[in-house]
Amino acid sequence: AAFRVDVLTIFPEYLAPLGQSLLGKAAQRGLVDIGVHDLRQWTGDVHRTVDDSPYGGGPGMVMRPEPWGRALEAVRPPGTRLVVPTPAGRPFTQAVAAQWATEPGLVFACGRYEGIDQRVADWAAGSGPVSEVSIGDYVLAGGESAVLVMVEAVTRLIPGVVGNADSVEFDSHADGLLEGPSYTRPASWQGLEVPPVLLSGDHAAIARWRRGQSLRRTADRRPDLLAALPDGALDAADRAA
Ligand SMILES: Nc1c(O)cccc1[N+](=O)[O-]
Repeated sequence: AAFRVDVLTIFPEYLAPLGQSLLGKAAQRGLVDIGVHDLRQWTGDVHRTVDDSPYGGGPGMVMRPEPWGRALEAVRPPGTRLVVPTPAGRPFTQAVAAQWATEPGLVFACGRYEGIDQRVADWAAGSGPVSEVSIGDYVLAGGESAVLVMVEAVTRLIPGVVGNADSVEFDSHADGLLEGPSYTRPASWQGLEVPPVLLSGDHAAIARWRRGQSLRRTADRRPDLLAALPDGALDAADRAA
């Protein structure tokens, strides 16, 4: 059955890209079903109010729970994971994406303002898993951009969505390290040459060189990933790199 994605937002037009390109084709091929819903459909007043001042005071506005409760009852299939993008969430990682890709689908709740009344996530946990996740430590205006990121990361792991399965396997982060530099024709450009080993045809040497580049780049740009590698992930050749 198709992987089902539903997104609840007050800016449905922001999520139009979900219908295009890679996802668009997958959706056409029946691999992924995507629904984007305007939260205001479930408001109860003439002004279609979705927010109010925070109890306890403080800056900004908080999204009221009632529209979310009605929207989730209408849209969320029982047992489906509810994903709430929030700067206060657990990190969204490739491992999380891989886990979610094995499930029947996802419902995303895009918060704006200072976030959604906490009772929505607490109440929603009664009818399926709820994941409050962050895609990074920076301030966004709402969860919509994060949903675009997460939907892309998850759906490309669904069999058939990405053409060349290899490209999924050898992406950065697949082996816990960053991918090293890539090159293609011409062999010489602006006086810059492609590393000769890559033109040597010596596949063992090429693999060794690439591994070394990957380790060096990871140590330089993401030492946290190196520290997180399981014991034994680096062999003697790696340490010499
Ligand atoms: N960082 C952030 C935000 O500022 C607002 C909504 C969602 C996120 N996030 O998922 O990382």
